[in-house]
Amino acid sequence: MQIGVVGLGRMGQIVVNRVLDAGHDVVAFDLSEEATAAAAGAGATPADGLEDLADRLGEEKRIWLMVPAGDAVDATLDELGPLLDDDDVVVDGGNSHFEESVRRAETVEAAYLDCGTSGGPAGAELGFSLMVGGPEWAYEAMTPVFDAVATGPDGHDRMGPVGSGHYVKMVHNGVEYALMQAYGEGFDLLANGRYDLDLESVAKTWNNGAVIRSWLLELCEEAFREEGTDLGTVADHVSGGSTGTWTVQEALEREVPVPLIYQALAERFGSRDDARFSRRLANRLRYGFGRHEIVREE
Ligand SMILES: NC(=O)C1=CN([C@@H]2O[C@H](COP(=O)(O)OP(=O)(O)OC[C@H]3O[C@@H](n4cnc5c(N)ncnc54)[C@H](O)[C@@H]3O)[C@@H](O)[C@H]2O)C=CC1
Ligand SMILES: O=C(CO)[C@H](O)[C@H](O)COP(=O)(O)O
Repeated sequence: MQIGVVGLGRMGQIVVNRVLDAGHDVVAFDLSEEATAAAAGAGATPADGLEDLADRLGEEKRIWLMVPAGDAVDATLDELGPLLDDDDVVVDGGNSHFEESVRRAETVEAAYLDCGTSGGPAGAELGFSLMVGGPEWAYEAMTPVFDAVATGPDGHDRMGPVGSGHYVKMVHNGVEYALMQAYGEGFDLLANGRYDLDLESVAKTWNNGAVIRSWLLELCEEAFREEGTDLGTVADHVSGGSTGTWTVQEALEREVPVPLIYQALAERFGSRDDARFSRRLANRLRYGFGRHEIVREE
């Protein structure tokens, strides 16, 4: 089978390598010539643009987009869409908003599969978990590629109609936020608790048979090993947040309580402010109602 891959960064390059390793052919394109050259070095056929990529794919084109979510997906589809017809299949493997995927599916003639991708760069060896939405025939047509990119046949499934793949990935990310927050709080208490603990050792012990063992906990173990029990110079700042925001927005709209996910998102936002206004005001108000001492900045 032959596929085109557009977007050859951290994740796209893994898609290319795993598809090539499974014995398929890849035509690859990235705006970065360096990234396209790296894919060519791995055995893909480089394309010098989207038109060239489409030409090289012939009939029944199968194209995997792994560009950043948002404008880059629309820009790619604006150029690629008119070159495709209803025998063709486009997979968006990025973290697009599910409603954007529904809109895009309506604007391209090709079958559109929205594919939530989980596993991060570690998926290079293990393969990814793929949550796919869209027409059944297109999912079946792409199955050999999904088998290669995922951990295997059990590492991907069709969630439902278009939109459902990115919807499931959005909720997955919300869960990811809450799990990170739970581990963070537990280790915070251990780091500031009654015993002088080696947190790498705690994480290692938990990872070996404990109820709360997980890949995120293995990453905690790695973090304490590489940064030290006090996390060294790692700053009190958490970036990102779009997928968690979408999860909370959806939960509000559906009136489903997700307090843990919301709390984790709020902690992220709060981490970006050096001096939180609400806490400074609380400091001042305690003086107002109780004449408690105001703590002032030096
Ligand atoms: N990094 C991660 O752990 C995960 C990332 N994702 C999603 O996968 C997608 C890609 O992520 P990464 O590979 O991490 O990003 P990246 O920033 O490493 O790579 C993106 C690549 O797309 C290229 N690109 C940008 N606009 C383009 C365009 N119009 N045409 C062709 N190439 C273009 C860039 O030059 C770059 O090489 C994003 O939607 C991200 O949210 C999903 C799961 C995990
Ligand atoms: O999807 C992912 C993991 O599952 C990606 O790592 C994504 O970039 C996380 O982004 P954010 O932390 O901003 O939600």
